[in-house]
Parts: sequence; C-alpha cells; structure tokens
Amino acid sequence: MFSTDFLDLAPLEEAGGTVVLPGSKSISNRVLLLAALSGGTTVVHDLLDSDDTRVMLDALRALGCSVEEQGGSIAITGMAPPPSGGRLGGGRSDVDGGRPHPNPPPEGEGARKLFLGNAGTAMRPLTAALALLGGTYELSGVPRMHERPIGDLVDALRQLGCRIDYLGNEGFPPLRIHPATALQLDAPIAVRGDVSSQFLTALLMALPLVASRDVVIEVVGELISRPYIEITLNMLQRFGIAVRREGWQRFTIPAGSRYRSPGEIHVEADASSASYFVALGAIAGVRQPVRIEGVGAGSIQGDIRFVEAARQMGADVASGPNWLEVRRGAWPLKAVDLDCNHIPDAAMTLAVMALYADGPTTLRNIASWRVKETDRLAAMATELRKLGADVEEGADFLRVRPPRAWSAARIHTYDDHRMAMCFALAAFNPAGAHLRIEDPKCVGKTFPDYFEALFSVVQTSRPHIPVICVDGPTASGKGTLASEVARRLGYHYLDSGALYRITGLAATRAGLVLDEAHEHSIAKLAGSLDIVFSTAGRVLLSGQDVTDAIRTEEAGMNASRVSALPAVRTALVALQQGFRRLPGLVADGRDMGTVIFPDAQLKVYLTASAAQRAERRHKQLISKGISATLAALRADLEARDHRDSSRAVAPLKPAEDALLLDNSGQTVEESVAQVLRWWEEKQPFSTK
Ligand SMILES: O=C(O)C1=C[C@@H](OP(=O)(O)O)[C@@H](O)[C@H](O)C1
Ligand SMILES: C=C(OP(=O)(O)O)C(=O)O
Repeated sequence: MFSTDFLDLAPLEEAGGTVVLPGSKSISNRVLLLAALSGGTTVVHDLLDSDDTRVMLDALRALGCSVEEQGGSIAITGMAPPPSGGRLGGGRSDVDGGRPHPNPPPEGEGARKLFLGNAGTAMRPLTAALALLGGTYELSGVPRMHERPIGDLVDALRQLGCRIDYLGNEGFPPLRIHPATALQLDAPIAVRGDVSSQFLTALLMALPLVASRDVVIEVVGELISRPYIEITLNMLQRFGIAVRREGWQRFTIPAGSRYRSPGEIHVEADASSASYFVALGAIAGVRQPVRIEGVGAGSIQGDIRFVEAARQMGADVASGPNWLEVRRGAWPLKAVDLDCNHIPDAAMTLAVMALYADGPTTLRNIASWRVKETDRLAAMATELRKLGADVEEGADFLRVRPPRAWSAARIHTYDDHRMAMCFALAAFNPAGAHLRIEDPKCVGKTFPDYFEALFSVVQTSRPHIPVICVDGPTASGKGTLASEVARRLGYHYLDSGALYRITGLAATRAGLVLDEAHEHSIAKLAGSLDIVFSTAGRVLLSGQDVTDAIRTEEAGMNASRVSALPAVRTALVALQQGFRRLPGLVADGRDMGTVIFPDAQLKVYLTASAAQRAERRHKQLISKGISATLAALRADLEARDHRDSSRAVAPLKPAEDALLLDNSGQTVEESVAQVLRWWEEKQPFSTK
C-alpha cells in the first residue's frame, strides 16, 4: 500500500496484463458475521484483508469469536450458545435458548466498545445483531461514520423492542445498545429502504437469531441498491436460512430458522474493485486486453452489471465464470444516460470514464452517493471540474461533459477509497496532464494494493516515468537522502553503488582479480547478476542476503575498482535503466544524472566537505564497533574522490543541469525537505 501523502501519476499510455483481485467487501463482511452467528467453525477462503474487514474481525474477536489463520484462510469459530439460554434471555418470553452468545461484559461493567471505522457493512449489521443478542455495547466509527445515517435501522429495531440510544446526533452513530426487554415479533417490522439497503440487510441477517415464529419485514419506500439484498439472501441461504421474498417489499424469515455453518466458504473477488480494471481495459486496452481474475459473468454481486454499462460506453468485454477480459472497443467512448441505482459503487467509475466520451454522460438515481464515505456527488463534481470537465450536479444525478482542455490536477480524495481508485484512470488523458492523488492510502478500505495492481498492468514510455537522480562523492549521505525522498514520494529506489559493490563481491567470489585483464569476464558476470532489493531494505544476490557483505570498507574499494572498468559500466547500464518503473524512481550514485538517466526530471549533486564526510563515516564505523582514525578515513575519501573524478569513463562530476546541494551544515530532514521542495517546484500543479 502507498502510505505517502500523495501519489503522482505520470501520463499513462496503455494497459494490458492480468490482475487478480482481492475478495469482495460485501461478501467478506457478511460471511464473517454469519460465521460468527453460526457456532461451529467456518473456514473462509479468499477473505478480503482491508480496513473494513479488519474492523469486523476485531469486533468479532471482542465478542468472543475465535479467529485463526489457517494456511492463508481464516477459521472463524462462532459465538457458542449459552449453556441454558438464560443469560441472554433477559425476560424475553418469546426467545428460545441456543442462540449465539456474544460474550457481553459482566453485569455492572461498562459497555463493550466496538470501533467500526467507516465500514457500513460492519456498523449496520452489527447494530441489529447485537441489539437482538443482549449485552450493552457502544458502537462508534471515524468522524464520517458519525455522519452516515442509521436512524431508519434504529427505528425498525425499536419497533421490535430493542433499546438503542444515540450518543451523538439523533439518527447517527455512535450508538449505545442495551439488552432488549421483550421482543415483538408478531407484527411486520417496517424499515425504510430508500436511504440505504444495508438497513434491510442488517435486519435480514439478525432476525434469524430470534425467529421462533415467522418474522416479516416490510420495506417502506422504494428500495435502493437492490442487488446488495440479493447478496444478503444468497449468503443467508449458504448459512441455512431460506428467506421468502415477495417482490422487494416483503421478506419473511421462516419460523425455526437457525444458522448452520457451511463449514467452508469461498469469497469471490470484488466486482466493484473490478470496475476500475474494466474501465482500464475500455480506455487503454489497445494492444492487449486487461484480464481480471477472481470475478466473472457468474458473479453473485450486483456490481458485475457494471460490465453492461461499460459495454454501452464501448468496452469490448469477454467473460467466463471467474474472469473478465477487456479491450478498448469504441474510441472515444460513447456517452450514455443511465440509471445507476443498481450499481451505486461502480457507477463512480463511469463518471471518470465519461471524461473520455464523445458527449455528455448522465448518471441518474444516485442520491445515496451523498451519504457514503463522503458526499460523493459533490466530491465527484468538484474533482472532475479540476480536470477541465463541465459538470452538472443534481440532487440525485451527475452530468459530465468531457474536458475541451485537460488540466493537471491534484485530486482530493475525501478519505474515500473510490475517489482515489477511479480518478487514477484520468492519467490516460490525451493531453498528458499530470495527476496527483492525495492520501492514496484511503484505498485501504477495500483494496489496499490497488495502486500496485494498477501499476502492474499499465504502460507508459520511459521518458514519462519520473526520475530523481542524487549523485555525489562517497559518504555524502546520498543513500540516506535518496531512499528517504523515494519513501516520501512512494517511488522505487535504486542504490546504484550497491550494483558495483555486488559486482565486486561476485567477481571476488568467482576468483577474478579486479583489474583490466579481467574486465570482460567481470562485465559478463555483471550482466548476468540476479539481484533483488527487497522492500525490507535487504539486498539479495542469487537469493543470498549480501546486505552486510557489500557494506564493508573492502567492498567499497572493490566497487570503486570494478566501476573504473568501462565494459562493466556498460553491462550495468541496462540493468540500472530497468529500475525506471512506475510510479517513479529515485536513483543515487555517481553517474545517474550524467550517464544513466540524462533526461531525469530532477538532478541533485550532493556534496559535503571532506572533513564532514570523514566525520560521518567515522561515526558510522564506530557505531558498528569498527575502529578507525579520522585522518586515515579522510585520506581514503580523498583518494577515492580523486579516482572517481579522474576516471576516463563516466567520471564523478555534476550533470550540467544538476542542482548543487552542500549538506555539510544540514540535518538529513533539512536536505530531504530541500530536494522535495525542488521536486515540487517542477510539478505542474504546485500553485493550485
Ligand atoms: O450491503 C452492502 O454490502 C453494500 C450496500 C451498498 O450501500 P447502500 O445500500 O447504502 O447503497 C453499497 O454502496 C455498499 O458499498 C455495500
Ligand atoms: C459505500 C461503501 O461502503 P460501506 O460498506 O461503508 O457503505 C463503498 O464501499 O463504496
């Protein structure tokens, strides 16, 4: 996941390749709760691992479920039924025993507190289940969760006899749930369906716990987001509950319904997450298709119908039971006018596809967007306008006219995963306008590795991929500076010096003397090195950890020797240039800006006085318990400077267009801030 403050997207050109998508949020959180309510153990395969499922899992653990990892799957052991049913009965005459036992706090203690982040699929269903199960609970979430309505669900539960208080604003979390006194199950339970379908879902999943008789739910008002009710009914079926449905108005949970774990269950990949890659294929699958694995034509998720909308816009989509393959069909895309009530989440992706259409696109019947992770109608309109689109925002619709002239834009994401995910698709704009996605980690709600997945299937020409070079003499602090700049920007990091150190090490281990006579053998070896820079900061050579072996003084000297051999340098050029990958690269070394990446967007030449550098190296060695004298270190440094700057090939010198940074008097943070400032000054959206 990218945890940077922002992620800059270079102009992208094409897409193609395969993505395997993470599990469905809607299915995952339903399965977790149903497994918890079922008793016995349910092994869940391909569960989504994200913020929304994590808050559900944490809540279930707090309620007494056991959650165990089993070879990549999760085993949930549901809350055991109480021995007599008496503890939870609490005066409810019509409730039988044998129901799950949520391990409520002992009498007299405060409420059990559950934090549910911004997960509607946790907050709403847990409210209903806990209100029926007994115990005192406080359910809260992030500030936005406290602005997302829950009043219609609380009203429905209160009709039943549940006791729920609002701890903040009426109609919104946080909530305090008390044990119900007596449940009224004889009259139909009315619930509004026009704000969120999750209220009906919550009742459907909770009421089987108390269905000592037929329990009827009646939906008041037009039910929105209906396909999510189909997911609920499907999951209930898998856990042994056969709900009778009359249209979308009336649902009956048969008397005697009781949860039964299916033992094992697979979560299909998320169809809403698939929408970004379907759109990607439609926009940029020019030479190859984008193949999506994990979800396909047979999906039980309503958002699979995004495929129909994408086809109407021109996407060429082939599908199988568990996969989709998408290519560009019509181009520009065709403008559409669609009712999107059945695909509220995926419809956001259509709004970004509309930027590439041949006319205005209208998305209708999406009022629920206003009460999701943010007011998505307002947010979408604001951010699309930044790119140059002409947008009309209605109470329940959005009309998008594609930009006549695209502008570079910083996209604010409102802590809404879908804003980040769908706006990334604007990076294919024909004007090559740059895009900054703010707070990219918000994708953690449902798809933590979204950007990694995206970068694995998009292509652009090398010169578009940003590179920052940090060159300079030994012990100037290049590595510390460059790796920190890379971390802040979410870019890859190339420690080119390490490549020479590795070559020196490999050659010595192969018994080669590091001199001109062996230049070609060493070069051959250098060209075939199997090197991995692990994200944990380790360096692997043919699978063996050489991080420490290449950091000795001797390895440094050997690196300097092999780096003076022209054939070795040539052999390493392609290898180094191969590190230029999306979203960008920070490379440190001695000839990054002069030879390897002459077209780098920013070149920094880092220096410090020989005295300063010798002092830093001295401290470094002492801290590792290696004894050294300052004078000897300084003499070595100066000898190395001389050798590096006087060698015939790629001598150490600043590139003509490099910015000089003398960090003698600076802290690391100061020099990092300086480089980030220079970088920011080069960005097209720095003044917006
Ligand atoms: O039940 C579900 O899993 C969901 C229902 C939908 O919400 P609404 O019913 O509030 O539209 C959807 O937007 C949400 O992401 C997931
Ligand atoms: C609306 C969404 O989430 P939630 O499940 O929190 O309602 C969403 O994922 O787009």
